[in-house]
Amino acid sequence: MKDVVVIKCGGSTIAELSDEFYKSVVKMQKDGKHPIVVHGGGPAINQLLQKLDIKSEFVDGLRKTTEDVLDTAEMVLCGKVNKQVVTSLYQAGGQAVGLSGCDGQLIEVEPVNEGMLGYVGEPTKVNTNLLSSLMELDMIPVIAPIGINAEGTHYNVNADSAAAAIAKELGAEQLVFVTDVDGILKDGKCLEKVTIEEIESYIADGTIYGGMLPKVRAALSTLTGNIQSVMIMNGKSTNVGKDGSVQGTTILKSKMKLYVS
Ligand SMILES: Nc1ncnc2c1ncn2[C@@H]1O[C@H](COP(=O)(O)OP(=O)(O)O)[C@@H](O)[C@H]1O
Ligand SMILES: CC(=O)N[C@@H](CCC(=O)OP(=O)(O)O)C(=O)O
Repeated sequence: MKDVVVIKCGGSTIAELSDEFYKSVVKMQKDGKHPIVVHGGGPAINQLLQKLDIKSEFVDGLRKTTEDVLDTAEMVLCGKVNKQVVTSLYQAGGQAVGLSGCDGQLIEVEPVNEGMLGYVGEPTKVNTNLLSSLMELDMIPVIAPIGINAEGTHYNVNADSAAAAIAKELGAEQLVFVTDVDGILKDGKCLEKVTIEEIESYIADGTIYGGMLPKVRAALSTLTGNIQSVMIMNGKSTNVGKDGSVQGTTILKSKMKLYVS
């Protein structure tokens, strides 16, 4: 779908996103784009897990999810963070509707590796009709990354992969990851543009690790469709999208695109 911009707001930065940030999302819609916000909430989940004395650990940026961890993640993501984002967009002058991937089978999933990660799901199908209908009503969909399988079991989904699946299935124009760093850093400097090939070498040599791994893997998985480039930017920027003032890392399909885009 033309003009769709999927904006993934990382849990690392969500509490610090400014009014200007939300206003820029609403402005984007008033300028004729269709923004969709997918949010994370890793640090908020950690806080509640700690309070409840429930242990959890990450493997390659994915949280091992037992039943207790799933319940906690779902409470935080769907009950708290999702409604905060909806309210912030409303206060910025927009109309937003909060959903999880379980509502209307928005994000159908299959387990990534049940033995190793428990209830962690990978999106297999997205209810694009539901999103299109909301966007036709000028609503901004705000999506929490909890998925559902054919039997109705809920799964914890990494928010980066949820955003990528939505962007890919809708044929979005742009996918933007908003996080707590300026972009992909190498030797302390933010890389302005990187190609798929370069990313693979940065994963192999350890330049890219931890929470950046699901982000770049999600980015790479989308670069097969409509999307020509994916952006990673800092939540401290007050603008999202292709605006020239936005700083960050742009991930491009290949070196060729450096010269034609
Ligand atoms: N090469 C890299 N450049 C920038 N950040 C990186 C890199 N490799 C790993 N990271 C880590 O990835 C983090 C962002 O991922 P994450 O904490 O999951 O954020 P979010 O909640 O926004 O998804 C950064 O804060 C940083 O610690
Ligand atoms: C499976 C998995 O790792 N799920 C994530 C979901 C939230 C998320 O992705 O939040 P961030 O944007 O802050 O990373 C988690 O439990 O933390």
